Amino acid sequence: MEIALIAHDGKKAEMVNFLMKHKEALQNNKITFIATGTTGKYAEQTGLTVTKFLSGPLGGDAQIASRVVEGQTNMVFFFRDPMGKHPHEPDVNMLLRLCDVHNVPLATNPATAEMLLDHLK
Ligand SMILES: O=C(CO)COP(=O)(O)O
Repeated sequence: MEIALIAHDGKKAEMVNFLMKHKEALQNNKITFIATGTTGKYAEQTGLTVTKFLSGPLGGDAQIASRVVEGQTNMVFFFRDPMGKHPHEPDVNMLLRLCDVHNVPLATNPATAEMLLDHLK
């Protein structure tokens, strides 16, 4: 089970809190993590092992979208900042769209991510 972790800057603290809160459930040898570059660095600070791709604005969302399309990523936790503007908005929308195209579970906030995690337990 590969889970992608992505958080916009305004949501990185929420991502770290989420990962810390659920560390026990997430440190499961059946789960591997990938992330966009900066989110991945934060996630590693919680003790998780994470494969990092490029930062979002440099194409990290697109790299993760490609893994969704290829069936390698099974779940996406993408804590979007609905208040922010992002230069790579087209990439963000592409990733969200492709999760729906390929029926890949996508959590855009911690409450939904918790429900998905409960399902994995
Ligand atoms: O911009 C992002 C998602 O669109 C996140 O990228 P970073 O994790 O590199 O900040």
